Amino acid sequence: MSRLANRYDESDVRVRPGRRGSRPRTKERPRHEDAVIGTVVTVDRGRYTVRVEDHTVIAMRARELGRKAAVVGDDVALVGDLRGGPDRLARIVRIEPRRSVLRRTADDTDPVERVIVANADQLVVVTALADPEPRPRMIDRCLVAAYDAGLDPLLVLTKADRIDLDDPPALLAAYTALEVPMVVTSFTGEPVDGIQQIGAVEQVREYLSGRVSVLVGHSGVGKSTLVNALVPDADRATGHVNDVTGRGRHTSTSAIALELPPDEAGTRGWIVDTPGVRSFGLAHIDIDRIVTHFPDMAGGLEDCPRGCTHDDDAPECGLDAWVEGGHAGAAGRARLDSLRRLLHARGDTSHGAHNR
Ligand SMILES: Nc1nc2c(ncn2[C@@H]2O[C@H](COP(=O)(O)OP(=O)(O)OP(=O)(O)O)[C@@H](O)[C@H]2O)c(=O)[nH]1
Ligand SMILES: [Zn+2]
Repeated sequence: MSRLANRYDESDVRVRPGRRGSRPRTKERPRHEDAVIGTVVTVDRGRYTVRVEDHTVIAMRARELGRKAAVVGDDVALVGDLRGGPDRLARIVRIEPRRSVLRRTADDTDPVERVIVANADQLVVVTALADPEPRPRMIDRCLVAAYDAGLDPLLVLTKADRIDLDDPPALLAAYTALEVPMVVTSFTGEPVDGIQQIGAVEQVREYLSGRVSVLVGHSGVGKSTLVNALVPDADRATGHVNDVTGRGRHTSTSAIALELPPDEAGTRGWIVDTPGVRSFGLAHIDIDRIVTHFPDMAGGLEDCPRGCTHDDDAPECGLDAWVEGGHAGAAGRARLDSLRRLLHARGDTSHGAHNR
């Protein structure tokens, strides 16, 4: 974070050499004083759709950005034609320091782990309770990515109407031990004005209020259904963005940020949909960063040998004795198991692991 901030500082002070070298530097320094700040809502082949107050501007990168690229969620400084529309291009002259970064994993089509969303606060993992079957390993990988990026995780479990709630899946207990907040949704009744009514959607809305939340989930879990219930004109909004760029819908696999309607207090939030993102890059993740999300285990770490992986097969790991001694409370054993599962998710780079 601070490293990023430093990089921005350097480029901000890089002033074009004046023709008259004696010109005081301070006069030249505040370049682009007139720049306005907007938020990138989607990116399509080098064209950035940027929300500036209540309107949308299309922009491209200014040369002075060098190799830096903005991503969805970035706050950017814009100059040029800010009126919006297909033939009116603004230029992005600066990317503001990022509060958080979420990376997607490298895959067959792209060998590089890339930042997909900047400045998010929350990662919403959408999983169906049935049809398709939940994939606990995918959920675990998402949680690790959230913890590492400093985002709060939220689990939204859809299609509760498709299972017998008297016999809930073991999955629910596993995440209860982790203390991951959870909302269970289901269809309730018939659509109203073409919008499917979803039980507990208000509860989801509360978690989203005033924050930037990234939605992830496999195909068919009900992500679009949820987005449509939360942002009634989502279809129009996504269509609109592409009208502006002059490109058809469904051509872009970029993430897209949608503003939520205001809640009763007038507070808005953003959701970022991430079509085509199947998993997150975990290769760079540090074990210690995951463990810090388990403060109840902290005391046990003191008895771990240097470089302990805290794994099941790390015989010297101090966490077992810590938990057996009751220091992590009644849920200690379950939480240690969960921690180990997450550490395992991080290490599991076997082919297709994120699909299971
Ligand atoms: N019974 C039931 N069906 C649901 C629920 N939520 C979504 N569905 C259905 O599940 C199917 C998939 O939902 P979508 O919202 O299209 O799923 P998605 O995750 O956006 O999938 P992609 O569009 O493939 O990415 C649709 O037929 C929905 O009507 C639910 O809570 N209960
Ligand atoms: Zn250990």
